[in-house]
Amino acid sequence: MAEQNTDVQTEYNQLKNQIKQWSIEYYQNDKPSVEDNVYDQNYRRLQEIEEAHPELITEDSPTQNVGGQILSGFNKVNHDIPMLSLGDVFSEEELSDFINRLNNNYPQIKQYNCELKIDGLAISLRYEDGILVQGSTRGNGTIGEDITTNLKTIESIPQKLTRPVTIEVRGECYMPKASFVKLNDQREKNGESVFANPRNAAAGSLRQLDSKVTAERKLSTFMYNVADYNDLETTTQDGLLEELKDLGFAINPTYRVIENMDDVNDYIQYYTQRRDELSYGIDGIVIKENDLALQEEIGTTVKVPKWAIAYKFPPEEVKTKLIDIEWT
Ligand SMILES: NC(=O)c1c(N)nc(OC2CCCC2)nc1O[C@@H]1CCC[C@@H]1O
Repeated sequence: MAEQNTDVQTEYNQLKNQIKQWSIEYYQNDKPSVEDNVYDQNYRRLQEIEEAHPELITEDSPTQNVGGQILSGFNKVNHDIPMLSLGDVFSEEELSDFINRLNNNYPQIKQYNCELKIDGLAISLRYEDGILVQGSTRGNGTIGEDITTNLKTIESIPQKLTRPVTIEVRGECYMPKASFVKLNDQREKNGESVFANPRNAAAGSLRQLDSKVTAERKLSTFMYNVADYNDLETTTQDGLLEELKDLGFAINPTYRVIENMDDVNDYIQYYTQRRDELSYGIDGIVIKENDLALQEEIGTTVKVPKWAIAYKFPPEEVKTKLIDIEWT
């Protein structure tokens, strides 16, 4: 047994250090050296070891703090209501296990809301009496970066809402594929390094200290959440999206309320086939219990909601340069 523990300890230390290095590349430099699926699989192995050997867990393990590091050049923003991440599953079998477990624990669940998982950077927008007063990155979930001036350059972000409400809205900032290809072409011509994918391009463009650079990058947004549900009239996730649209936000119209697993799988198949036709990058599907009060009852862990899950697509080859594909 001792021998085996030494092996596990060695693997644990190596995994921890490797994942910490990858996190710095991904969250601080926006230049990961490995694909997301490689990161995800090693992260899950680290979680497996920690589940089997909790005595090995150390404070500095990547599992003990939520993602992103904070860049020093920006003011900090405290997310009084934490910006959660999402648990991941990598197969339809794992997905139905998650849904079945949730249905067994909460038989009153009637509907789920399926949404495309936009592959961008999570942001939070604070409005007072309908006026945008602050915008920030998710950061590590409790502390983000103040990027208000950068976000004000993005057309899809309303500076003034249709109603004078005080509300904090959260969503994804992304770079459309067409903007990504143009940017990389331009950077290549200028002899600059190209971005590996639209997500890194969006992150690198948002976390600019010079908002004129952000303004040139043609970023966009899809909003999908609020910090405090009491700010809303609606009682459901799909109703929340419609309310955000009425307030003036860009929301992704592909969401679908479903009532059984077959329809979830149909939705997944439908968008797996059409992924390349979308004008923006997605890396999976988010399935959320649709009733907001029930979401509160089901609750969250420190890092993720227990009422939602992200089904992640298998990795596709990253297109950094496209010759002849027309997008709608
Ligand atoms: N990327 C997305 O399109 C997306 C989404 N459509 N919906 C959620 O709902 C989460 C947010 C907090 C509780 C559930 N999260 C998303 O992305 C998350 C945000 C932070 C990490 C993931 O990117």
